Amino acid sequence: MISGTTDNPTIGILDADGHGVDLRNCGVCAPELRALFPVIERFIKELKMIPYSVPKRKGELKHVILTLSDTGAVMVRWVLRTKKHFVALRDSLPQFLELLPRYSVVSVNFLPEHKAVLEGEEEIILTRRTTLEFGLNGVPMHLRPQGFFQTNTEIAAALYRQARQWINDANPASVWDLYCGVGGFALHCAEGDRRVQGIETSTESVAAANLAAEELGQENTTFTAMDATEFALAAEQAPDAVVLNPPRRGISAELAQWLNASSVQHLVYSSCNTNSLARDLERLDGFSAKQARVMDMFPQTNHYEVIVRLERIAS
Ligand SMILES: C[S@@+](CC[C@H](N)C(=O)[O-])C[C@H]1O[C@@H](n2cnc3c(N)ncnc32)[C@H](O)[C@@H]1O
Repeated sequence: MISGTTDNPTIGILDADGHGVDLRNCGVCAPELRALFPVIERFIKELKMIPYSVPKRKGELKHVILTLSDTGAVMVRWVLRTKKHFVALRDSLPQFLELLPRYSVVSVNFLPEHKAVLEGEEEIILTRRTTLEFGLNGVPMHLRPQGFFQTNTEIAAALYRQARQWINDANPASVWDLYCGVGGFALHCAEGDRRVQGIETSTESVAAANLAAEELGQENTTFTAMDATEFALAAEQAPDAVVLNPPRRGISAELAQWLNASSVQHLVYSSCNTNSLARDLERLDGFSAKQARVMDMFPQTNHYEVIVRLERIAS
C-alpha cells in the first residue's frame, strides 16, 4: 500500500489507524522487488502523485502491486482512485521501462470506491507486452494483470512438481484441473497422450493458460472458463484423476458429492485454508487421504499451503 505524502511516501502496509507503515526493508520481500522501491518512490515524486489516505478518504494512488517472475521480469500495476494521474503515468512509460527489467509489464488499475480490496475492475495495460511470462520447472506460464498467481513463485514451483509426481505415479489417462487459474497444475500434469482439462471462472486466466498449452504444443490440454461445480455436474464422462485448488472457501458440497459418486480414482487437493480443507476431506468420504505435504507458501506468517493425495476407497 502507498501512504504518506508525495514527498515522503510510505511503501508497505497500514497500521490499525490506517496510517502507513514502511516495509521497504522487510525480509519477506524478494531482493529484486526491494530494488524497485526507490524507482517507485522516484516516480511518485516526479509525477507528483498523491498517496491515498484511508482515514481521510482523500488522495489518488492507493497501491502498487508488484509481481516478480522467475525470469526476473516484473509486473507493475498502479492502482489509482481516479484518472487524475493516468496521463502522466502513461506518458512517462518509456522512462519507467528503462528502469525495469526486460520483458516487464506495466498497467494502471482503477479503484474508485473506498473499500478494503486491492484492485478495481477497470485495468489499462500500458505496455505492448500484456502478460508476464514465467518458466516454472521449464513449463511456460503467462499471467495477465487481474489473473491469480500463487503468492510465492519458488514454493509454487515445488507445489506443481509435487502434484506432477503424484499424478505421474498414478498415471491416469485423463485429468481435470479444477480452479486452474493460469493452468499451473494442468500444464505440469500434461504428458504424452494424457487428456488434461482445466476449468476456471476467470476468462483472462483461461486465455493465458490456453496460450501456454499452445506454446508447449499440448494439443490434449485445454482450458475452459466455467464454474467448477457446474462443469463437473454437466460432464458426460468423469476423468481418472482430479486436481483441486479452490479459493479459501474450498469446494462446494455438490462437487464433493459428485466426486464421491463418480468413477474418479485419484484426487490431489491443494489448499491455503486448512479449515475448509478439513471440512472437504470429511465430505469426500469416497476417498482416503494417503499423503500430505505442508508448503511454506507465506513465509513469516501463520498461513501455509497443504497439498494432499487421495485415493478412491475400494468398495
Ligand atoms: C487458489 S486459486 C488457484 C489457481 C491455480 N490452481 C494456480 O495454481 O495458480 C483459485 C482459482 O479459482 C478460481 N475460481 C474461483 N471460483 C471458481 C469457481 N466457482 N469455479 C472455477 N474457478 C473458480 C479463481 O479465479 C482462482 O484462479
